[in-house]
Amino acid sequence: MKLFWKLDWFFKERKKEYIIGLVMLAFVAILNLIPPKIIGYVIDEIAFKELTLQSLIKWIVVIAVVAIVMYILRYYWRLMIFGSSNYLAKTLREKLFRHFTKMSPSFYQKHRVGDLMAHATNDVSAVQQTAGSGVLTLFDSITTGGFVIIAMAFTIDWRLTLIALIPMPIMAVTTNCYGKLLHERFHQAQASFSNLNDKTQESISGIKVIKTFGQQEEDIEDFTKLSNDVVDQNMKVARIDSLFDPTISLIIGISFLLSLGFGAKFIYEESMTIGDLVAFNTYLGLLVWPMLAFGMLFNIMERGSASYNRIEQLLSIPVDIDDKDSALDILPEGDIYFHVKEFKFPDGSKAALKNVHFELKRGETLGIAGKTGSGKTAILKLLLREFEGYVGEIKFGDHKIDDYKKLCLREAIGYVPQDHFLFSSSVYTNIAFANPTAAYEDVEYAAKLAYIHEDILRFANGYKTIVGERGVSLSGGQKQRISIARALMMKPELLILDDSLSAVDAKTEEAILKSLKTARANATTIITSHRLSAIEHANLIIVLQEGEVVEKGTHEELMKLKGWYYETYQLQQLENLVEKGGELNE
Ligand SMILES: Nc1ncnc2c1ncn2[C@@H]1O[C@H](COP(=O)(O)OP(=O)(O)OP(=O)(O)O)[C@@H](O)[C@H]1O
Repeated sequence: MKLFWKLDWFFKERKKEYIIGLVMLAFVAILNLIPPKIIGYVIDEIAFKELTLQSLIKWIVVIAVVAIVMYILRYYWRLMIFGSSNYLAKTLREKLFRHFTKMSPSFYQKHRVGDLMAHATNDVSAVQQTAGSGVLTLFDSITTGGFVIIAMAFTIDWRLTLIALIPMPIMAVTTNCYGKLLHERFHQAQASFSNLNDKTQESISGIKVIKTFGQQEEDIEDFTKLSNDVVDQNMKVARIDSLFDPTISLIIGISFLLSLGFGAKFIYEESMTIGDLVAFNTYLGLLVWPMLAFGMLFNIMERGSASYNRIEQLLSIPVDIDDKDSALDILPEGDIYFHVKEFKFPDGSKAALKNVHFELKRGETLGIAGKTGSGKTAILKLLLREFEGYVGEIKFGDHKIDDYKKLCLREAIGYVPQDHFLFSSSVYTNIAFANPTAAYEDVEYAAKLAYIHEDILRFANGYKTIVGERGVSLSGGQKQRISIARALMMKPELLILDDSLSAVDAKTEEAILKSLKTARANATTIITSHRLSAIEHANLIIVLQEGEVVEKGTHEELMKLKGWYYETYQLQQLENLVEKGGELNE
C-alpha cells in the first residue's frame, strides 16, 4: 500500500476525477445492496402467500431502475478512474524521457537501451495499473465488502454475520504471505523482461552484422534462452498468483457452509425467515467479488511497486553534467583556450589525455592527428562537455565552457561525429534538423557546401527522399556529407569534423574543405583526421600519441621536424601517387 502514498502527488493532481469516480463507486456499492433485499422480501411474500401482481411489478420496476442507475454510474467511474490512470503513464513516460535526454554518454555506457525501453513501457504500464485497477480494487473491496457486511449484520442477523466472517482472518494471513512472495518474484520477472527487450533491440539493430557472419541460428538460440527465462520467471509469479483465487473461493465456501448450517438452525428456532436466509446468502455471494478484488489488489500493488521502484531508481540517478545555477545564457564566441593536464574517462583505467595545451584564435583551424586511440575524440568530447572531471581549464571566448548553459555551448558548436546517425525521415528534415523551419534555399546552400547537393538531386525523390533505418541506403560518404550539411545549418561558431571526411575521396575532401574555408571565413574549425591532407592547411596542427601532444605547429613546421607527421604525410602522398598512377594507366 506504500505505493499509494508514493503516488500521492499524482492523486492530488487528478483529485477531482478520483473523488467523482470513487463517490460513484460507493453509490454502486450501496445500490448493489438493494436487489438481494428485494429477493428476500419477494421470497417471504411467496412463503406467506402474500405476493400480489401489483407488488411483484413494483419490485421489478425498482430492480430495473437500480440496474439502469448502476449501469450509468459504472460507465462514468470507469471513465474517471481508468481515464485518469492514463495521465499517470503519460507523466511517468515524459519524466523518464526528459531524464534520458539530460543524461551524458557515460549514463548510456552503463545502461542498456533495451533496459531503458522496458522501464518506459512495461514498468510504466504496471504503475498505471495501480492508479487504475489498484484504486478500484482497494476502494471497491472496502466499500462493497463493508456495506454488504453492514447490511447483513443490521438488516438480517448480526449473529449469522459474525459466524460467516469467522474464516476471514485466515484469508488475511494467507494473502499477506502470498503478497510478500510475489514482490520478489515480480522484481525478477521485470528484470528478465528487460534483458529480453535489450536482446531484441540489439539483434534488430545489428541484424546486418548477424547475417553477414551467419550467426542467425546462434542469435535465435540466445533469444530463446532469454525468452524461456521470461516465461520461467512469470511462471514463478503465476504459481503464487494462482493461489489467490482458490484460497479465497475456499474461504467463501466455508462461509457459505457455516451460514447455511447456522441459518437453518435460526429458521428452525424461528428467529429468522427463509427470505432472510436467501437474502443473507445472496449478500454472501456479493462478498465474493470484494474478496477476489482484495487478492487482485496484492498482485497489482506488488507488480506496481516493483516497477515504481525501478523507475524511481532510474530517475534518482543525478544528471552528472548539469548547468550551474548562474550559468550564462549566451552563445559562446571567440578564441578557444584548451589546457588539460590530465583526463581519465569515468571507467577508463589510464589517462586518455595528458598535458594537452593549445590556443586557437577565432576563425582559425586546428588539425588533430595521431594514431587510432591516441585521444583525438577525447579532446572533442571535453570541448562539447560530454565528459568532465579533467584537471585543467577549457575556455571558449571569455568564459570557461562550464560557465555557459549546456544548450548555449552546444548551439555554438556544429559537431559532425565519426559515427553519424541519420533519422528515418527525408534528406531535407535531416539537414534542417537544428532548424526545422529553415528555408529550402538555406538547406540547399548547406548541402552545396558539403558537396552532397548533386547526389541528392540524383535520389528518386530529391530532398524528399527518406533515409535512415526505414529509407534508402546511402553510401558512407553520402551519410558523412549529409551530417556535415546538418552541422553547417547551425552556422556554428565552432565546426568540429571528427574524422568526418574519411569516407569521401581525396578530391571531394579538398573541395569540401575549400568551400568551408570561404563560407566560414571568421568561424573556427577543428578537424581530426587520419588523412593528413585534410588538416595540412590548418593554422595549427597537433599530433597525439597515447593522449600526449608529441608534435605541434603548422604543416611546414611539422614537416621540418621529420617526426611521425612527416613520415605519415610522405607515406600518404606516395599512396596518393600510386592511386593516381593507377588511374592514369587505366
Ligand atoms: N567513453 C569512453 N570510456 C572509456 N574509455 C574511452 C572512452 N572513449 C574512448 N576511450 C579510450 O580513450 C582512448 C582515446 O580514445 P579516442 O576515442 O579519443 O581516440 P581517437 O584518437 O579519437 O581514436 P580514433 O582515431 O580511432 O577515433 C582510447 O584508449 C579509448 O579506448
